[in-house]
Amino acid sequence: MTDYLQGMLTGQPALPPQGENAVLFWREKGEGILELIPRTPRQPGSLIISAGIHGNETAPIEILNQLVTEILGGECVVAQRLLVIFGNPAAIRQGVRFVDYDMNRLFSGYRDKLPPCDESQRAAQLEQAVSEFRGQDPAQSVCWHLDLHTAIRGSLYPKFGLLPASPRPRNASFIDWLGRAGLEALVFHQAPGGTFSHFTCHTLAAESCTLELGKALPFGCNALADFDCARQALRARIGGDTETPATPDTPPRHFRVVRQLTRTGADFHLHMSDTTPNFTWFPPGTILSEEGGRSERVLHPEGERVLFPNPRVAYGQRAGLMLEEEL
Ligand SMILES: O=C(O)CCC(=O)N[C@@H](CCC(=O)O)C(=O)O
Ligand SMILES: [Zn+2]
Repeated sequence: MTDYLQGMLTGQPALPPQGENAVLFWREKGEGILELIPRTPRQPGSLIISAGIHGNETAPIEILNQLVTEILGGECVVAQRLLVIFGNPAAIRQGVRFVDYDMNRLFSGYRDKLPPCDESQRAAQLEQAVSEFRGQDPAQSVCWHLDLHTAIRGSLYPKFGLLPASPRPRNASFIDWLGRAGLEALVFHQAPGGTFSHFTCHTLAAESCTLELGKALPFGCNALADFDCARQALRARIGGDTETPATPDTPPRHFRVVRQLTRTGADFHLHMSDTTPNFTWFPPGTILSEEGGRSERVLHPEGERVLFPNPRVAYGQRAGLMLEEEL
């Protein structure tokens, strides 16, 4: 049984850098970057699945590793070209979100203004790997990128997805699949950002989503059964859309990002507690944050919901997103 993750954690690779079996060819394009190409693709297109862009978000890393084991053991069919990425091996080994800088802020040129660090080099390597992978699809047919994460705090909708701002219309079958994967809410960005999913959406014209599958916990502490629906949906997508979970009775709620709270300095104060769950609603006029004598208040007449509130981010970084519901 191949345990690719264990090989990465121990530095004793579980696989030769390239090889083949009766049904597929595999090639390691860099540490934690594994290309799996079926001998006879059952469907056109390319699929990129990443996890561990944040090294302490362990459940998605374990799920992706299980899928790799099943694929290499012949228990999971690969129907289309597949690229599996364990995003930040150094941070995964240390069990931290990042080593020097949050890598999910460093794609699409957002790293250019910062001093180089391991994460900026890794982001460049991942950009190159996904671009090559996409470029090698002879038909340039549909490409999906599913970037698997878990959130720092609890959420009123524990499983949700964030879709980058896109110049293309929403893709109904992609949105349908996200609901079948168990996501209870979808958040639509309105502005570009330095995330991996934004890069693949814009540069590769992929259907991309950052999937938040629960709460971030250390290795060994995840109740992997909580992730069964997402795991089953991923397995089905890899296998050519057979046995995809059913459409949920309640479709995911749709939210749009209306504004970002940004911490610019030391006296930033967020008017929320460390236990305020994601998607908490605030009525119009509520003071959300204060800094340098200026306050940010809820502006929308129907109120706003907060996502990823975090007063401890680096200066200049996102300290929260404010959402309104699309009704
Ligand atoms: O829980 C948190 O505060 C952060 C969870 C997380 O890592 N979320 C992603 C979202 C990326 C996106 O907006 O698509 C991130 O912050 O990078
Ligand atoms: Zn994350």
